[in-house]
Amino acid sequence: MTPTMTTGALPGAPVSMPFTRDDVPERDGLIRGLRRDRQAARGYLRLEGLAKRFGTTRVFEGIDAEIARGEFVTLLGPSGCGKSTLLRALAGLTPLDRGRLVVDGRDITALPPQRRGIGMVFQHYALFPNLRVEDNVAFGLRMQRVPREERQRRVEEALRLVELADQARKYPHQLSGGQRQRVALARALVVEPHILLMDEPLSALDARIRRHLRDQLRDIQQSLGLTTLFVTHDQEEALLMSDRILLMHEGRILQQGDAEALYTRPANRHAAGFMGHYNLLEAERARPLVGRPSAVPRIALRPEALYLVPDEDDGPARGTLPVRPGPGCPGIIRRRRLLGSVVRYEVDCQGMRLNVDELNRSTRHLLGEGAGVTVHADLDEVQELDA
Ligand SMILES: Nc1ncnc2c1ncn2[C@@H]1O[C@H](COP(=O)(O)OP(=O)(O)OP(=O)(O)O)[C@@H](O)[C@H]1O
Repeated sequence: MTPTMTTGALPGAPVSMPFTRDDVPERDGLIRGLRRDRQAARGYLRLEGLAKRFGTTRVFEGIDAEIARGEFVTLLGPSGCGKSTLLRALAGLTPLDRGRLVVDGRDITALPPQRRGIGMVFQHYALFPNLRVEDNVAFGLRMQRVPREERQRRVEEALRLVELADQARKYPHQLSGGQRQRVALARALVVEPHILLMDEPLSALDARIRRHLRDQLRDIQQSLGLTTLFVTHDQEEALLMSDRILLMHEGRILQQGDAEALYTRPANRHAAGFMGHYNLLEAERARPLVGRPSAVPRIALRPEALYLVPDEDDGPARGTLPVRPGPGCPGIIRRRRLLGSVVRYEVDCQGMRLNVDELNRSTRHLLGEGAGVTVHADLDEVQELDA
C-alpha cells in the first residue's frame, strides 16, 4: 500500500497527491498509525525562519515555531495577518522565500505537496459535487491505486470516525454545511497524514453547528493523536480548542502559549487588543483605579478583573471584592449589555471608558444606565505593557 494525502488545494478543485513510503516515516493503519506518543519531543514539526512576500508586500517574516507530535496548535490573528498563506506554505501550495520546514528531523522544504504527508481542510469544503460522499472520500486512495477492498474498508472507517457512515451514498448537495465539512475532514484523514492543516474549517457554518463540529474535531484529533495546525481569527475557538496558540500580527508571531497565558498575560498592547475585551489604559490616567504610578506607559485590565460597588446598594450582596482591590474610582454606568450569562457594563470613570463584566446571577442585581458606582480593580490582575 502506498499512502497518499488529499488536499483540497484550491476551493472547488480538490487534488490528490500520492506520496511514497520513502518520503515519510512509517505508519500502520488509520487509527493505530495516527495515535502518537503524547510525550514526544516538542520539535516534531519545526518552522525555522520562514519568510514570504508577494511582490513588495511582506506577508510574513521570521516565523519560528516548534510543534510537538500530537499537539493541536492554532494560528490566531486578524484578517490579513498572513495565517492562510503560512498554512499553504506548510502544505507546499505556496513557495517560501526563506526558511526551513522540518518534520520529524527531516527537511521537507523542497518536497512537493504530495510528498509531505500533510492533509489539509479548507473553509469551503472543496468537494466534488458530482461524486457521492464515499467517492469523495475515496478519491485520494483511488489516485494511489489502493486495492478496492482496502479502499472500501478505509473509507468506511473514515466515515465512521466523522459519524457519517449512514450518508455514504449521498451527494454533497444533499448534506448540510457541517456534514460537508466532515466529509472534507474524512477525505483528509483517510490517507493517514502525519500532519493535519485546517484553514478556518468552521467559519462558513452557523453558530450551533460550529460549536458542535468544534468539539467533534477536537475529539477526533485527540483520539488519533494527530499533529494539527488550525487557522482561525476567532479567539473563542482558539481558546477552547488549542493546546497552544500562536498569535500572529502583521506577519509575525506576537506571542505563543496556552490559552491561559494568551488570555491572562498578553505580551503587549496588540496581543491585549486582540484577546478578550481588555481595557487598555494609559498608565498615568489609570492611577485613580490602580493607586500607584507605573513604570510602563500602558496597563491592561480584563473586564472581569474590575468590580462595581453601586452608590445605592440595597439589594442582595453583589459578591466580594478581590483580595487586593484598588482604591476605587467613582463612575457612572453609560451602557449595559446582556451577553447571556455575562452582563457587560460600560462605565465612565474619570475620563476612562471601562468595560466591566459581571456574572448575570440575578436580575435583581442588574444596574441601570445612569447609576453611580465605584469601580475597583483587582490589583493582582493588572498587566503592565511595554510600548
Ligand atoms: N496570491 C497573493 N498575491 C498577492 N498578495 C496576496 C496573495 N495572497 C495573499 N496576499 C496578501 O497577503 C496578506 C496575508 O494574506 P492571508 O490570506 O495569508 O491572511 P489571513 O491572515 O489568512 O487573512 P484572512 O483571515 O482574511 O484569510 C494579505 O495582505 C493579502 O492581501
